[in-house]
Amino acid sequence: MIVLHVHHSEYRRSPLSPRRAASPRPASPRSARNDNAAPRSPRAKKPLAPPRRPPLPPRRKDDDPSDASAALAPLASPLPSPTPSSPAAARDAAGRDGAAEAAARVRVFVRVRPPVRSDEKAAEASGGRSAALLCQGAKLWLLDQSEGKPSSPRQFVFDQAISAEASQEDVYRCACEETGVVRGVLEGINGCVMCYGQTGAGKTFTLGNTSPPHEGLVYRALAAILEQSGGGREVRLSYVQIYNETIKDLLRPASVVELREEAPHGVVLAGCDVRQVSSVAQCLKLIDAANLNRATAATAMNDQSSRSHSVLVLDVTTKVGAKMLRGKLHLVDLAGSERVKKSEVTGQAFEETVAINNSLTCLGRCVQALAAGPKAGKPPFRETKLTRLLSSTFGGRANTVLVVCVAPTCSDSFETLNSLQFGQQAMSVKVQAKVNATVDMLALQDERFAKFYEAQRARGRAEAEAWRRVQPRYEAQQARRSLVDAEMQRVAALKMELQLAEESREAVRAEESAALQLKRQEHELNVKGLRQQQAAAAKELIRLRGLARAAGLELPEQAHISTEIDLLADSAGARRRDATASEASKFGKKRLAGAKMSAGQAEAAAMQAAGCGKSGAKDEELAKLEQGVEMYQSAVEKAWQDVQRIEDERQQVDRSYQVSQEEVERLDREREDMEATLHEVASDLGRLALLYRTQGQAPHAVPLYMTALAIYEKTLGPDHPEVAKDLVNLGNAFCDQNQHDEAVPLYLRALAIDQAALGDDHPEVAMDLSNLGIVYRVQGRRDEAIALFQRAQTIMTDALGPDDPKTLTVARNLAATQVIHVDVVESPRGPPAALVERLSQQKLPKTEQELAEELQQAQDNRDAVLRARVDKAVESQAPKLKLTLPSATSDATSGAATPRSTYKSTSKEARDAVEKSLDGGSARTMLHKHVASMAYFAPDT
Ligand SMILES: Nc1ncnc2c1ncn2[C@@H]1O[C@H](COP(=O)(O)OP(=O)(O)OP(=O)(O)O)[C@@H](O)[C@H]1O
Repeated sequence: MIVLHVHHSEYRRSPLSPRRAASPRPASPRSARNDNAAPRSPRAKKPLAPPRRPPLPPRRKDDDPSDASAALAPLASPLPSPTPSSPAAARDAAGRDGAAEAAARVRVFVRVRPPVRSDEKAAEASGGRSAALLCQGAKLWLLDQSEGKPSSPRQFVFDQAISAEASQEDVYRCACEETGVVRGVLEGINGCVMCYGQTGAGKTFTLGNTSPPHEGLVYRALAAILEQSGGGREVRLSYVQIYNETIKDLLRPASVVELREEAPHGVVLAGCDVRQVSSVAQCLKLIDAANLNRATAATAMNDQSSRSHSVLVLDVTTKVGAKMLRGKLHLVDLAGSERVKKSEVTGQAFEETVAINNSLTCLGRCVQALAAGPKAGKPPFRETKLTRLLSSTFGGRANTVLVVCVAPTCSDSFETLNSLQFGQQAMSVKVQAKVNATVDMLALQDERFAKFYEAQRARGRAEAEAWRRVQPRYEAQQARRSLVDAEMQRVAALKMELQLAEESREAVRAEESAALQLKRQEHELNVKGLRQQQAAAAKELIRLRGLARAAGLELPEQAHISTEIDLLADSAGARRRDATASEASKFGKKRLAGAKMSAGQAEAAAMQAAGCGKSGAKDEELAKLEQGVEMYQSAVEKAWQDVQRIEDERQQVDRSYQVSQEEVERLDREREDMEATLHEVASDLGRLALLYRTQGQAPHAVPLYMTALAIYEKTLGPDHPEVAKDLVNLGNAFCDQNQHDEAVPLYLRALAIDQAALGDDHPEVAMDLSNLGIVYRVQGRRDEAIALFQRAQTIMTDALGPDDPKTLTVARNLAATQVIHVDVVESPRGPPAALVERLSQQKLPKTEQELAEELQQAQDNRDAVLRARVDKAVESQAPKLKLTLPSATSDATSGAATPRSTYKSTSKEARDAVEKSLDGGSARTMLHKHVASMAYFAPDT
């Protein structure tokens, strides 16, 4: 029952009172208030007779002597020592039950009420005698002195025996906190806290008192629940009384309240008012108002005795994610049991008392039946409203706590004994506390989505973090890759450029040689014509001189002309043998015609001079003849000049032919140089590809081999043995990936090339046959493979001898193919049988270290070659640039720097010139960069 205890001013509680308003209640009931002290009631100030020291409890055989001595200890003091209400003490006491068992049964606490004013009357009535109640941990001894002589003490063991000195907070801590009954409600487990005891034993005080600082269990439970309410928690309150077997709603008395079975909570109150609450103050207000509707009366034993059983229900719904936890806490203040005679009630009160006793008796029978187990039959829960309502808390799914309140008075020892026995029986009642949870599917979906989203976010963050760490490396690699791609493109462009240059060079060369040929022919014809003309002119001159001499005319001799003419005559005579009339050029004919004309004129003049001689005009004729000779002579000189000019032209043509020939040679050298660099690239690609293959990354090797193949085909032609080697390597890379179908045409082509280039019986051809045989064997073409191996073995034996390792390898392949049947490899990801086979042919597979060393060696060689070229270029440029290079001997003797380093130390002009001559953008540099980058990308060894 929850009432205001107005007879103790300290207990007065009025939430609306000015005192309360002035000093608000502390937020937590577990504040630092020292309420261990007994309440200071006016009567309490009066010194109470100390309880007499009870006699020693009888020592039973199974009693621990130390335990008994512990029980004796407090007896030394006039007042019983405060009962330690620590959980440790409770565990000690309940040791026989064990924690697990305690958790699965009704938890029972006994609270001894301190003496109050009304006890004095009772003490007087009983001649000052009082019952001795001694609490020690879980044990309680009752010494009944009601009959005037001390009876033997009776011992009871509960979860905790709470002495009169214990505070309300102590009671709450051990009955509600340590049992977890309140916490359980928040977790969806039903709970019940019930106060049982005779009238005036302190049930209402223990449960329903609200006066500070002695707030009872209801107040503290409300505070504990509502303090933790908030997001996702709802608390609803209902409050009823059972009076004369009628259930009355105290919040709305007009309601018709019924008891109804409702899963999973069992029997519930249906039809009563339910109020949603959010604060303790709100609850207290409701409870105060409801208590006005309660049935109370003053009896001889209690000024304000509860004449009904009150049940306060807190329905707590807690949302945890998608789960909806619903726990109900029943706070039950039972009406006090009493003897009719003792309470001196009559009339309606008598009926009330009978009804109360009836329901409590029924509750006792139910507890008895439950304690005895299934054999005792079904507990008679349905007989009274009280037992029906409590059926789900006793032996149901709830945590149940029973607080048995006893009065310390001797006159009440009979009731005290009854109450203790009831509590003792209740200790055996089992409970099965279970969580009442429902799942909100939509909320569950949301929750899962949220979890998934969180997980995704975490993953996303981890990925972003990982990306952040690898990004620089990735980007650097990308940059290098693009660099390599660019280099590759440049190589391709360079090849194209080279091809175009070659084509145009060929075209220019053909054109030039055709033009030169034409000029030469023309020139020869001209020369021929001129020589004929000269010869004819010389002959004519001789003839004319003869005529002149015959005519007695002396013509002056011109030495150089005659010499030249003689020479020309000789030459003409020499050439005449070869010359034909058809070869004479128009130019020659024209000149000859001119000369003839001059000769004709001269002849006419001579003839005329001869005729004139006869006639006597000798001088005149002679002058004419001389004039004719001069004319002829000038014609001869002119012809000579033409010969000279044409000779010059011929020499010029020869010189330009020479220049173009040099240009052709230079281009050839450059082409060879470029081809050499390309071969180095191809060779490096091959090494890198091999490195990839030995590391099991054959797919990376394929494009490298292909590039190398393209280089070899372009530079050496498609039928070169080097191309065949690369084809075999490419085929091997395909075999490493079990792509044998790809390898076959490559091996066949390599075989054809080697056969054409080296002959059918060359060991290289045998190796090609063997390779092909291995692939055929893997493809299941066993007979063809055997034939190939046999042929290869024959070639090897003839060429290298039967004991050569290569011959033996081929022989082993043949033998293995003849003996072992190899399944056709279907799966493209199957074991690299061909690779294993191929590697088994080698003496020992090269280690990565060896390959790396080889690669390093190749790079060093290439660097040395490049250095040598640079040095050569420096040396060739040095004279032009007026550089002083140390001689080889001085280098050797003085240990001076190499020409390359000397070049480095020369002036900037010289360096720039040399760099220019090396041409930073030239093909060689690009290829060098390319090779360097390829080497850089080679996997770490
Ligand atoms: N621990 C206590 N300390 C001080 N006073 C107490 C204590 N327990 C009970 N009392 C006082 O004893 C008197 C009777 O207590 P209470 O009304 O709580 O008894 P009850 O068992 O509820 O009786 P009823 O069954 O008749 O209602 C009250 O005046 C109450 O203030």
